[in-house]
Amino acid sequence: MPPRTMYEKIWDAHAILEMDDGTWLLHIDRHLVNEVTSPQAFEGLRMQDRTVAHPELTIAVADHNVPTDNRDGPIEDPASRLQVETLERNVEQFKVPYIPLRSARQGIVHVVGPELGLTQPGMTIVCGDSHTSTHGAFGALAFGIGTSEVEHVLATQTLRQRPSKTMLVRIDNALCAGASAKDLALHVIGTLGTAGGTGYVIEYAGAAVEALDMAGRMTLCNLTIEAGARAGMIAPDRKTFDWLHGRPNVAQGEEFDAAVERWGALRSDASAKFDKTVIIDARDVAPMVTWGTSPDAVVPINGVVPDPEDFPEQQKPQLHAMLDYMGLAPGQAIEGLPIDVVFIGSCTNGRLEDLAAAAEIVRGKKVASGVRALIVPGSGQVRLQAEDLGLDLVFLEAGFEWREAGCSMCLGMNPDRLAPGERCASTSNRNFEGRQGTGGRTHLVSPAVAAASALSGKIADPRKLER
Ligand SMILES: CC(C)[C@H](C(=O)O)[C@@H](O)C(=O)O
Ligand code: SF4
Repeated sequence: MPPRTMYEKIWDAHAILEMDDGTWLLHIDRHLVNEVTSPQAFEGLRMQDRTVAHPELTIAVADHNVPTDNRDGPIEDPASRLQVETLERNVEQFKVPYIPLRSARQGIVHVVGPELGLTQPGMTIVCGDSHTSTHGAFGALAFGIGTSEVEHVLATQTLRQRPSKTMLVRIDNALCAGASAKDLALHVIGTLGTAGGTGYVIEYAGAAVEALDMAGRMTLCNLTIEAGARAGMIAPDRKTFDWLHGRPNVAQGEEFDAAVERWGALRSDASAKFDKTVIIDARDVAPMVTWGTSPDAVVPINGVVPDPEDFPEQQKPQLHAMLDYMGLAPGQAIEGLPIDVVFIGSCTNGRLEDLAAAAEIVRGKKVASGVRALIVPGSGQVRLQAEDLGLDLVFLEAGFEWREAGCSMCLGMNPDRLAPGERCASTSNRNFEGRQGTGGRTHLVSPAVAAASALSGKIADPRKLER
């Protein structure tokens, strides 16, 4: 067998047959279902009188449309209520395992899947959601699919796919103090551009990636999609195995040892060929802040808003439009920009480690007056774990809101939204126009920068805060 990349190994283990048009039929090990992209898929099954082929490999949870402040009554917004109730009806009819809204396990599907041990090395994992790339942090091939594909997977547990090209992003050396996985991810996107990964599955490797904890690896893989790539993945290692050990749905005892043996063999062979290799020096990564309406419009926190006039002619109109929307001028400093809202959460940065990083900065301090600051745990489990550590009190005493789990202000599909013109330091992954509410202005940052900004009322560098 010629040397293979991890992607090729997982692909080979799941490829069932090649179709006439050069696509392949892939077996899918895990199908995650949310309320947004599944209604028509279930409807399609119903119309053709089909069933879900493997409910036991499927799990559903509502995350985008759920309110995160009050879960007592029915969901107030009629459109959101309909989405969630439709999912509940569908999972009941099609016998798909479901995590109910009021379960302590409910949360963003990309936080819940790994937590429950449903995400494991070597698996193919799909979900009707682009940030499915998150699960690649475990050495899985995980990617987002469209609604018609959701229907196909529900009906057959297979998916038609074209093989991707492979890209190795090797990140050498160590991140500096104050720079996190989020900053690294934004730096990678800034380097590749939002289309730089198109057609590729990215494997991240190198000393800086190995040094990341699992939460950081998930953050990095989560943002891969913002560089246009199909998926991001990281070879599983001791950290991965230890993280999975003892979780529900993960093999135990001798079976676990056998799984570890198999998982260890997934890493790319030393002489495997990638279609493209990009080398990044982790020492170049500072805390990063986006200034525009695309995740690659990003600069280090001590940088300035670029001048569209310095760019090629064809890019100028778009860059001017970005600055106009964001209410920024060329040459303006990013640090010190006044903000109205801080959002800490999402499938990018809503895990316990993210909340802990923010709490470390917030402890004993107060949110600046006039700033609305939200902490939204990525899952009910994260919320409970944080409460066990007393982090909820750290945030509440500082003046943050402490919420239930969900996508929340990552996107305006629930009551947590920006008002027009409001500026937000957000730990989420997209800064598109209107993403957090019509007319809202999003700056993507790490949990540490978001926390420091909440205290300062301005985009602030956590390294400069008084301790
Ligand atoms: C609503 C959903 C389909 C969408 C996605 O695919 O990513 C959302 O999660 C997002 O982050 O924009
Ligand atoms: S938290 Fe944001 S990025 Fe993640 S699934 Fe929800 S809406 Fe999409």
